Amino acid sequence: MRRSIATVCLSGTLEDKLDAAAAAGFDGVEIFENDLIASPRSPERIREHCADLGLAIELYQPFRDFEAVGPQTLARNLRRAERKFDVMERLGTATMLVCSSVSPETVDDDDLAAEQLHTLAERAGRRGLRIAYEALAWGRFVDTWEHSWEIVRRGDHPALGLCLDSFHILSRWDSGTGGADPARIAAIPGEKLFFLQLADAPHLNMDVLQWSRHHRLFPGQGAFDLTAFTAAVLDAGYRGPLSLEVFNDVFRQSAPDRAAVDAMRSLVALEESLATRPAVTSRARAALASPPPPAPELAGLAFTELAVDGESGHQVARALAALGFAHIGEHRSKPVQLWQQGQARILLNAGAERATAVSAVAVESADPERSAQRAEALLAPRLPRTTGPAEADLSAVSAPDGTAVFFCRTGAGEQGWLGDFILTGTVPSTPAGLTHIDHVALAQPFDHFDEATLFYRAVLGLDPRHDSESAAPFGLVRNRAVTDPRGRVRIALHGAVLRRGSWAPGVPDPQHVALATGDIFACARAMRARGAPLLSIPDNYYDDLDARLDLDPALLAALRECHVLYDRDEHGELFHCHTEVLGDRVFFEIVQRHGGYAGYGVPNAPVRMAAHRAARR
Ligand SMILES: O=C(O)c1ccc(O)c(O)c1
Ligand SMILES: [Mg+2]
Repeated sequence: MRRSIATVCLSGTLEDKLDAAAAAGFDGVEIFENDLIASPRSPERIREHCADLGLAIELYQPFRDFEAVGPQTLARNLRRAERKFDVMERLGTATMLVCSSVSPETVDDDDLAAEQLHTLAERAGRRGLRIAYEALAWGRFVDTWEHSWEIVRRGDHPALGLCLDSFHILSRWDSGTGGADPARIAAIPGEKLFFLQLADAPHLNMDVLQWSRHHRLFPGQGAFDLTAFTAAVLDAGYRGPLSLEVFNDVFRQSAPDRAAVDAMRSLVALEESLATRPAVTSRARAALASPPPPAPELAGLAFTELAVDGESGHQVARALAALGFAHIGEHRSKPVQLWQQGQARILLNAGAERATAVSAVAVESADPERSAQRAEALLAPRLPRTTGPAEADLSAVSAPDGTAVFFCRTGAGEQGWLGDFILTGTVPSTPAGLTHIDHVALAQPFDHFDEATLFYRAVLGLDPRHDSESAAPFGLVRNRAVTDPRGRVRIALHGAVLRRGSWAPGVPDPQHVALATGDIFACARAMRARGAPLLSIPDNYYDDLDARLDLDPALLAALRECHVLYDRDEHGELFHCHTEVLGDRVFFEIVQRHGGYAGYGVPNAPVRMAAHRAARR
């Protein structure tokens, strides 16, 4: 199916938006009226420019407050519409979106609305144009798709049809106020579905107009079931473009080329979920592009790479030694050290361009080449081999936060990327008890958080979960983890909710590597004896634990002695402690999970952040 994007999704002038949409591979655009009005180019020039870029102009929008009005207003509205039809002819676009009226002049009379829309469609039809009527969720009288369909049905004109917008429909389904279900959408005659607008959104308990105008997201970034919705529209027989219409304050400020790629990735992923959904009819499926290769199963994290400079390199190396890691290898041609304990492997790269904390994560894939092909099909930029820590046949792509994501073969061991290292030591037989990497925590710029979620979800096939916000010492922090179904690859994303205030300590958000153990107290004692820079946690924290959770006094004493933090939920318990921040922005966490605890100890994060701040002062 054709893929389209509304210009309102993107930042910049109309010209910036068109260029970005074309570069990301869209087939068409919805031109938002305000973008056209502000453009110095004539409609004819815009039409030419779109043709040069290979973009169809799928829709002109919005035309507001037309229907169910008195005769004088109707005359004025028809005149206004004819002038807009002129613009549409000059643009070479055939469909105009008319959204349900919010005007106080509108009356509650479906027959009048239908009759007036019939008149409008008659005028449009004479000029080869057509009208797509859309129910805004906050329309004055028409605020459901069923109501708009009833009016279109009564209006009964071949040039009059429906525009379905997933936001207006799903914002009502999901809040339980709409009586609609996908089967009823699938029953609309396909030829009456003139246009389909797609937007996702997070669940928010707020006024629907504000929700729509500020918080829409691209499909797969929010909480709506767009697959079920779109499947129903396809089952009805709709074969027009899949068009994104996302009003979002952050996207409107983001670089348009990057936002357009994010948008395209969301459509490719949505089409994939449709193509692989048994309920979608084979006729509808045939209209979809062939999906990317499926995400191979992931077996774990093969390694995490930290970029270090001279000074932080020594500091991190000393800390790793004190945590019980052994420096077991040197890269054959690059200034990269391999450290290992149990199955936890950390590379220290002193030659990386970016002196950030976590510069790369490597996932063990059942089929690394397929993982890489999938990543490319989902518009992930492929990294040249030379930028990576390993030279073996490793493919890597760049995540939106700049982290390199490597794909390694499960269990390839020495024949794989390890072959790039000259082994100079052996993994010690009595390490501090760390077994593997539990998770990697990556700081996200606040304006790329949703893009990053979609990236990890679509490219790696990870599921987003554990959404939360914490009131942290330096401002609100947003948390979301992405994990594979078996919990072997866990990436914890976190980031400030707003751009950081200028007062906040002048360090970037730290990132960290969390290491798993089966006995955190033995671990913490052994590490402290070896001089590990473990973080001190204030007594107040343990007094509060005691008050809240009534823990066994011996356990509480051990937590306090070892500076271990504690959390529990209905599934199990988490014990965790941390090193101080090493260099600019990296630290290690030691975690022990009990029972089915699958979270990240987020309630303790503000205490940990304050402790890090205290340790730096
Ligand atoms: O917020 C609005 O006004 C608006 C305009 C046009 C649309 O298609 C829409 O879904 C919302
Ligand atoms: Mg809309």
